[in-house]
Amino acid sequence: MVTLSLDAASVRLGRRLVVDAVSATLGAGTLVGIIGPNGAGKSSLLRAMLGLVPLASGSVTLDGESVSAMARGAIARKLAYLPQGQLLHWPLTVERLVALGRLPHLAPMSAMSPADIDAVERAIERADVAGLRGRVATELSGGERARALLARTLAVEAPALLADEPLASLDPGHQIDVMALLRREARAGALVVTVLHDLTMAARYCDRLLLMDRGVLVADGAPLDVLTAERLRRVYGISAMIDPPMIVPVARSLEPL
Ligand SMILES: Nc1ncnc2c1ncn2[C@@H]1O[C@H](COP(=O)(O)OP(=O)(O)OP(=O)(O)O)[C@@H](O)[C@H]1O
Repeated sequence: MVTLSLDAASVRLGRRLVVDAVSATLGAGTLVGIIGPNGAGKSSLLRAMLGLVPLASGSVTLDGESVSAMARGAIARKLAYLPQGQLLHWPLTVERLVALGRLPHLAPMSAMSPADIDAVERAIERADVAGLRGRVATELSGGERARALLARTLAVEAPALLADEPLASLDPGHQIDVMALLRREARAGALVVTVLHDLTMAARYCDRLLLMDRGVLVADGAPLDVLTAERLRRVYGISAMIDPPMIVPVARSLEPL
């Protein structure tokens, strides 16, 4: 069980303030979606939670401990991270790729224990990649690779899972599978934070949405409280059909932003 707290956390990349004084406390057992237009700062916010980018000001704490002061190994055991659109360079089998998820738990040069092997098997099962286990990961389709990488992230069995656009390149069936899986992880007690572009998926599965716009957290709450027609117009510049849980972008808003 973890609690991740951001207190006026800001990130500067080059000359730009890409995360601007964001405060939020994210608790175990919750599926949190981070939404917002391209360039809004979603990935940067996720990376700030992981301690992967230095903060310009403010703080991020994990169970009260500053993430920036924690050793990388300790963070990796508590916060499993699925980065956006990761490329694979080594021709590993899917099974070996998933097993890399156990690295944060292994002492240097040590072999996997039966418990590690069980964790890998559970991850393969949960991400529905058993049929791919013997395939070379560099030869997979984009969607197959995404599921194999999700399995690697699940194999960490961390109390928190942070996923950056896990639905990208998945077919509709696997999109539903992944959202249902993330929700099950949250119901089982994990904190799950995921960057999403699909507003219907966000509304349907998430317990809470953080809406980012130009680095600022402009709304934080239950999906249907966050996803109002007025906010979608102002933040995304769209008019949308809102028929819960369906949020369907219909047109570019004709009104000026
Ligand atoms: N290394 C960098 N130097 C300067 N600016 C950067 C750098 N990396 C990203 N940015 C800018 O930071 C802003 C936030 O980027 P970020 O990737 O967090 O957005 P995002 O909301 O995840 O976008 P997307 O939906 O397109 O993935 C963007 O305007 C981007 O151009």
